[in-house]
Amino acid sequence: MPSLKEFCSALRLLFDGMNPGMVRRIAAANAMALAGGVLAGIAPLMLKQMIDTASGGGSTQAPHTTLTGLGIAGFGFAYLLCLSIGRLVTEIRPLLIGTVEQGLYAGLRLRYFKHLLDLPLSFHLARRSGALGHSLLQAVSGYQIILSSLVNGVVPVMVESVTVALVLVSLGLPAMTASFAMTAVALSIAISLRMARLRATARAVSQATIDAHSHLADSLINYEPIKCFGAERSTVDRFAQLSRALEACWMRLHRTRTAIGVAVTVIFTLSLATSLAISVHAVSQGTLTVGGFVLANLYMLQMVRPLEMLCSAVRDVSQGLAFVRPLIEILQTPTEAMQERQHAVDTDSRYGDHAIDDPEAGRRAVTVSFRGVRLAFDGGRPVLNDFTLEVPAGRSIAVVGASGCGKSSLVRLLLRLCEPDAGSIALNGIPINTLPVAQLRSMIAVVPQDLALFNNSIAANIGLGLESATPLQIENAARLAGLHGFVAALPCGYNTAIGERGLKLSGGERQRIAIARAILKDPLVYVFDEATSMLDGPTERAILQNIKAISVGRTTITIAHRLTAIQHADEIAVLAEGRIVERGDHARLLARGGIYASMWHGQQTTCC
Ligand SMILES: Nc1ncnc2c1ncn2[C@@H]1O[C@H](COP(=O)(O)OP(=O)(O)OP(=O)(O)O)[C@@H](O)[C@H]1O
Repeated sequence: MPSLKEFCSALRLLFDGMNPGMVRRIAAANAMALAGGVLAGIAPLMLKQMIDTASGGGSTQAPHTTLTGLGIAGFGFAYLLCLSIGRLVTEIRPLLIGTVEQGLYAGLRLRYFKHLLDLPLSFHLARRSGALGHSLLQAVSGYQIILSSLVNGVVPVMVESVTVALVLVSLGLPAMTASFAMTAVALSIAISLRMARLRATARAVSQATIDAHSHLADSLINYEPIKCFGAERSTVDRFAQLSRALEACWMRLHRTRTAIGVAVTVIFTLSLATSLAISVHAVSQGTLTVGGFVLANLYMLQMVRPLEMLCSAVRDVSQGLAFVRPLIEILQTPTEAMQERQHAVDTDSRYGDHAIDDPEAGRRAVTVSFRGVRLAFDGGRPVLNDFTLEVPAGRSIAVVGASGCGKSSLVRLLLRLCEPDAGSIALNGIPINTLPVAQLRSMIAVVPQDLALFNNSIAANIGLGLESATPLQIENAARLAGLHGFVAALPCGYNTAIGERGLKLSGGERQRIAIARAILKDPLVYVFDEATSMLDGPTERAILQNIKAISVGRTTITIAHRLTAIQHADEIAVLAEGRIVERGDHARLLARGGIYASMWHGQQTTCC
C-alpha cells in the first residue's frame, strides 16, 4: 500500500494555498459523490421491488404482493431516476473538480519556481536544470493520476459500497455478506503482495523520465560545443540508451499493473461464481424470490466492481505518488533563508539584527574585510586557508593569482552563495551572516566571469537588478559600459532579443551588458571578476577608464588574470596557497621580485 504519510504530505502540498472558492467547489463535488453513491446503491432495490411487484411477490416479501400497477410504474420510474441522476452527477462532478485542479496546479507551479530560486547555490550546482523542470511536469501528471483515482474512483465507490453493504445486511443474506467480505480480503492480499514492486517500478519510471529529459535539455543548451566537436552521434546514442531504459521501465510498470489486474479479475470471477451459487441455492430452497435473486446478484456485481476500482485506485495512487516524490524532495530542501535561520540558531547569532534601515546607508562606502577565512569544498583540500584581506571604504583593490587559486570563491563568499568553514567576512565591521541576505546582495554588484544572460531584450538584461529602471537609466548605464554605440546601430535598439544565453552577441558585447547591469544597480561595492577579459585592447582600456570613473568612492574588488587589466590599481593583492602572500602597487610588487613579478614577466613573454 502507498505509505499514508507520503500520501498525506503529497496532498497537503497540493492543497496548500487553496482559496474559499476552491473549498466550496470541492464540497459541492463531494456532496455530488455522496448523492451519486447513495443513488447507485438504492437503484437495484427499486428494481427488485418492481420485479417482485410484477411477479406477484415471493414468500419472503409478502407485503409487496398488494401493490398495484401504479406501484410497478412508480418503482420503475424511481429505478430509472436513480440511475439517470447518478449518471448526471458523475458527468458534472469532473467539471467542478477540474477547475479546482487547474488552480491547484497553478499554485504548485508558482511555489515550486519560487522555491527553486530560493534554494542555495550548492543545491543547483549538484542538479541538472533539465531535471528540475521535468520534476514539475512529472509531479503534475502524478497528481492527475492520484486525483482522478480519488475523485472518480475512491470517493463515489466507497459511498456506494457502504450503501450496498447496509442494504445487503438488512436483507438478511449472511452468506452473501460473508462472500463479499472474503472477496475484499482476497483483493487486499493480492494488491499488497504486488504493491512494493509497483512502487519501485513507478519510481524507476519517474527517475528514467527525468534522466532522459535532462539529457535532452543539457544537449540542447550545449548545441554549439556538440556541433564543434562533432559529438552529435555520441549525444544521440546516449539519448537512445536513456530512452531505451525509460521504455524498459515503463514495460516493467505495465507488466506489474497487468499482474495486479489479472489477480483482481480471477478473484472477481470466483466471487461472482460464489454469489451465483449461493443465490441459486436460496431460490431453489424458496428462501429467496426472483426479485431477491436479481437484487443479490446485482449487488454482488455492484460490490465487487467498487472493490476492483478501489484496487485500481490504490495501484494508481502508488504510481502517482512515485511521480510526485522527486518534487516533494526538492520542496523539502531548506531554502537559503531557512539555512540562515538555522545557522543563526546554531551559532547563537541574531540573524537580521543588523538590517541597515538608514536611508543614507545606500550612499555610503563600506569597508569589506575577510578575517581568517577557511573554505574547502566537499571536505577536500582548503581553497582558502586563514585568508585575511581588508578593502577600506571607497578604495579599490585587485586580486590576482594562478587559475584555480580561489579568486572567484571570494566573490561567492562575499555574496553568501557559499559559507566559510571558519573565519568571518564583514561589511563595516558587521558580520555578513547577521545581515539579511537580500540586503547584503543589494549592496554589491558583480560582473561575473561566467556571463549569465537571459533570452530576452538587451534592455531587460541590463535592467535585471533594478525593476524600476527607466529607458534613460538603462541607456546611461550602457553608455558607461561602452555599449550604447553598438545598441543604437541595431534595428531594434534596446529591444533586440539576444538569443539563448545571449549567444547572438559577441563575448565582448555580452561582457559589456553585464557591466552595464552592474552600473545600473549603483551599488556600494563593485566586484569585477575577469570583467574585461573578452575585450580587445582599446575597448578594454576605454571601459577600464569608465569603470574607474564610476567606482570612485565605491569599494571595488577587481579579479583578473591578465595583469595589464589591473596594473594601474591602487593596490594589488596576490593570492596563493589560500592566502594573500604579496600586497602593494604594481611598481612595488615588480621591485619585490616575487610571485607577481614572475607572473608579470611570464605574461609579457607570452604577449610578445
Ligand atoms: N562548488 C564547488 N565544488 C567543488 N569545488 C569547487 C567548487 N567551486 C570551485 N571549486 C574548486 O575550487 C577551486 C577554486 O575555484 P575558483 O573558481 O575560486 O578559482 P579561480 O581562482 O577563480 O580560478 P580561475 O582564475 O581559473 O577562474 C578550484 O580548484 C575549483 O575546482
